[in-house]
Amino acid sequence: MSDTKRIVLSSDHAAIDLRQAVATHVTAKGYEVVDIGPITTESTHYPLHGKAAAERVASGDCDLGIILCGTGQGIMMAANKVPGIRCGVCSDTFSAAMIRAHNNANMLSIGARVVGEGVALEIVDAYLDAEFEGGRHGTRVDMIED
Ligand SMILES: O=C(CO)[C@H](O)[C@H](O)COP(=O)(O)O
Repeated sequence: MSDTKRIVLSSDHAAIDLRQAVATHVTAKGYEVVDIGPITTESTHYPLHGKAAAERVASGDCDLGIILCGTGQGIMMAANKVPGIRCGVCSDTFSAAMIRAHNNANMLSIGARVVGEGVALEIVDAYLDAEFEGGRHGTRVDMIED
C-alpha cells in the first residue's frame, strides 16, 4: 500500500448499502475510513454529500475520497466543483486504475444503481492499488489545476 491512509466516504440515499460494503472492504485493506454518512435511506440531496466529502480531501483532512450515488454522476459533479478535487466516475476496473495512474484523481465515484457490489469492490481495489505515474501525466494534471 502507498502512504495513503485516510479515506473519506459519503453517498446519498441510493448507495447506503454499497457505501457500507465499501467501508468494510477498505478498512480490511488497512485504510482508515472516515464515513461522513448519511446513515439512513431517507431521501437526501447528493450535492451536499459530494461537497462535504470533497472538502475533507481538499483540506488535507483525508488523503482520498470514495463517493457514491445512484449513477455516481451527480455526486461526482458536485465534488469536482471544490477546488483541487479531481473525481472520476468508474464502472470498470481499467478506468479506476487509470484515473489514479494518469489523472491523479483524489476521489472516486461509483454508481450503486449501475454496478453490483462485487464489481464495485473490484473498482475500489483497482483505484486504491494504482499509483500516479507522473511525467507527462503530471504536466497534464498541472494544466487541469491551472
Ligand atoms: O444518481 C443520482 C445522482 O446522479 C441520485 O442518486 C439519483 O438522482 C437519486 O434519485 P432518486 O431521488 O429518485 O432516488
